[in-house]
Amino acid sequence: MKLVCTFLSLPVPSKSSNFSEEQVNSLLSRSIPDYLEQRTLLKFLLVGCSGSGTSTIFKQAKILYKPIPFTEDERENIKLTIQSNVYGYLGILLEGRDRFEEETSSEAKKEQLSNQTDSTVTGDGSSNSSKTVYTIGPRLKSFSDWLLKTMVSGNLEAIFPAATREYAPLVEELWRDSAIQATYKRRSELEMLPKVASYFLERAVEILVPDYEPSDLDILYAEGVTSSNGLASLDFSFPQSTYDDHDEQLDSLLRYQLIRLQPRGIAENCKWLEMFEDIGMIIFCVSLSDYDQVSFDINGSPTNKMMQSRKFFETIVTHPTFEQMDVLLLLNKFDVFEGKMERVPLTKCEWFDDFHPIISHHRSTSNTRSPSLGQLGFHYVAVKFKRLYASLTGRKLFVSMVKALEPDSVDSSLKYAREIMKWEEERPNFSLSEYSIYSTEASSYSP
Ligand SMILES: Nc1nc2c(ncn2[C@@H]2O[C@H](COP(=O)(O)OP(=O)(O)OP(=O)(O)O)[C@@H](O)[C@H]2O)c(=O)[nH]1
Ligand SMILES: [Mg+2]
Repeated sequence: MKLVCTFLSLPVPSKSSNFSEEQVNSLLSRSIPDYLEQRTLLKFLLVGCSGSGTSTIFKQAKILYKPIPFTEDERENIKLTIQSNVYGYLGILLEGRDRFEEETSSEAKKEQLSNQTDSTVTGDGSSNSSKTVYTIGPRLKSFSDWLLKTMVSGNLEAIFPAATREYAPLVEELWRDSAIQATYKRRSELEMLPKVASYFLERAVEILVPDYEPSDLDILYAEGVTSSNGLASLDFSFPQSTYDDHDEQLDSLLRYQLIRLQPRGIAENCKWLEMFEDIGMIIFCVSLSDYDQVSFDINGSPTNKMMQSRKFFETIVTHPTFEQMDVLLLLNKFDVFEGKMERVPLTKCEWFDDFHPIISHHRSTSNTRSPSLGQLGFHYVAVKFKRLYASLTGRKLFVSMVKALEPDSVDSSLKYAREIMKWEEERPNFSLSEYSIYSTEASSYSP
């Protein structure tokens, strides 16, 4: 093994990728392409606007390709992050409860008042009128006040791990309380509560105990797990499967690096980007479902998030450091996009105002082969980006559809990236006629 590694100038792989002696010999006896000999580490730079899914893809790659995705230490830190997140979600819920209680009781008062002026009151003038479905008992109320105070002071992380030891029983009581359940039912009205909160809140009791151990799925869904300083990197090789052919066996010897860069890290004049001149390929991530979302840009003016992504894409692909580099565009969150397309027209985003799909009315029943609205939308967006890229660089953009929460989807996108990089390295060896076969437009899509 060591011999092969020296030969290929590769780092010695970990025990997990052991080859038998015959395998090594057979690999050595075959001819090894030049491009394999020359390179050591192939680097992908993964970037995208905030919320596009880069950290999910990064975590997914770790789970897919690392025999031990997270060390004990990492898991311990992640556990505290998740617990602190869940306390945060509970806090948002409690804040909502306060608001709903106030609203409901003031409405009730109004109603009572109008009933009284009607002079048809038959009631007993009950003093219970201030109590609503959102009212909690004094014990939970003081816990709630404490939690909200801690959140406001920004000290949520500092209370761990003591909080889980002390408050686990209260959390359970709180979560089972009917007022909290009534609030949870109205969670779509709580703007501060992220979508993923439900996944964790429904298991709050199980998570907020001292001996909770996060599963890989918990880690995948958790916010704030990937390094907060803007840069994270992962060394990996694509695991070998029994079905692999010769090329893929060689591939499992190659080391790749996935570098995830947060946009926050490059805000100032993109000066960081010069550090990445030895990158093999840029993987740019866009959330497809952003087409109807608005967020505030640096100047504080509301901007469509897809337009923000487009602007950031332009900045990256025209940056001098990346001039000759291949770019793979990941159109992520296809699952959310597909659902949303049925409700919200794609034309909501000004860039997509000429999207007028011709759809058969029998689409869902008679002809299952015709593409869904979501698929049509995906292709339309892909072409928009391809044209934009071609107009900026004169080059061809590679596009792949992704659902970052699904391991297989991330696996095939990264393997697609590998294929593109491999092809680009081998291209000089092909004759022109062969080249033309590979450069057809259709080949640049990955399902
Ligand atoms: N349904 C669905 N949710 C996704 C998908 N990809 C990411 N998400 C969720 O979208 C949210 C944002 O994803 P992240 O991976 O944190 O995005 P990011 O690019 O790291 O953004 P920052 O953390 O803000 O830098 C998370 O809650 C993810 O779980 C997807 O394909 N489908
Ligand atoms: Mg993130």
